[in-house]
Amino acid sequence: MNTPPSDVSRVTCVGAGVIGGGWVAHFLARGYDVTAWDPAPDAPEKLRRLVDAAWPSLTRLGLAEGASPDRLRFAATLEEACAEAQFVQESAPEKLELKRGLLAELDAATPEGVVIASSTSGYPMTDMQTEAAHPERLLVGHPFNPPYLIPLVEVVGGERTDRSAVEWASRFYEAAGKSVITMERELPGFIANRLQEALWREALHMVANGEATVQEIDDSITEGPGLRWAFMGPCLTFALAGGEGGMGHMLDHFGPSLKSPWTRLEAPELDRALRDAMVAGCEEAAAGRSIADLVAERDRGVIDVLRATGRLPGEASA
Ligand SMILES: NC(=O)C1=CN([C@@H]2O[C@H](COP(=O)(O)OP(=O)(O)OC[C@H]3O[C@@H](n4cnc5c(N)ncnc54)[C@H](O)[C@@H]3O)[C@@H](O)[C@H]2O)C=CC1
Ligand SMILES: C[N+](C)(C)CC(=O)CC(=O)[O-]
Repeated sequence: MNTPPSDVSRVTCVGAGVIGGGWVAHFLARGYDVTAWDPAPDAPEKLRRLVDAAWPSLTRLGLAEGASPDRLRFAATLEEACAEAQFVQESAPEKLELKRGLLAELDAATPEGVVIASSTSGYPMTDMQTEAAHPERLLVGHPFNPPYLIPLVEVVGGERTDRSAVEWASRFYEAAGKSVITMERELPGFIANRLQEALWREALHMVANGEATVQEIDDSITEGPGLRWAFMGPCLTFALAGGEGGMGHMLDHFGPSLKSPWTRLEAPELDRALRDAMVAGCEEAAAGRSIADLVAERDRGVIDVLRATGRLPGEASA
């Protein structure tokens, strides 16, 4: 790749809607010069409004030196937007054929050696890079809404993507203040969306069958597991369900109920290999912290989240 990841100063964002606009706000707040392009006639005004609305939050979070909304330029054409880009983030509609054609256009308009990342929510890059002349620099950089507040970006290449481009993109996103998961294998929906979609499909089933209301579904998360998930993922959280016995005891105790018809998703066979992999994975994630350490960390975190969201009895939100 041409420019070392930490030396990038100019970013191009193509597609400036909900997510593309969020990317623009993020890169501006991190002190980059941002060139945007979007075919919608009202895109420049909508983008300015989005950036202006986000700026107070970004200021509260802390702006990079020299960060300014004034460093946003809206290009007249896609070609103009890409001509001097050091990195391109595509955020056009989630339509496979549109992305195929657009990524080929971006490839043709962007200097060789410059990485082009798609914000796609789930399409494998292998399926999108089919028409590009230089597919080796095309990859997925999947963000979470809004990209200027939610740090995660999932990075994964397609079959024709160079590993060096994936490594470059991961280092660039880290330099740009993102929290990066670099996936070793393509997986439709990547990691977090596969988990979100499992929950989302179950929610739709319950509403469709009159088993729960939208409010009950949302309350079940915000008043329950969601409090923990802000700082402890589902695996370590469930390891604590095993008490001092950790994930091993949790699986031994609750494993048989895994096959209970509590979900419309097919459960995997909880064989010895899977059990051992979960136990080992949780021990690695615990990174030397005991169950007692993790319980104390969880409890501190739940109290902080309750306080931050004004739900600690007797305390207003911060
Ligand atoms: N909305 C979300 O929560 C998230 C969306 N994404 C992904 O980001 C991408 C964009 O989604 P949204 O921002 O939600 O959609 P959106 O509909 O808000 O924005 C899409 C933008 O693309 C523009 N556009 C249409 N045709 C175009 C073309 N040929 N070239 C360039 N721009 C074009 C539209 O004018 C619009 O401004 C999708 O791939 C989506 O899966 C990823 C993570 C979260
Ligand atoms: C609803 N969605 C699939 C577009 C969501 C994402 O892709 C990530 C997010 O922001 O949750």
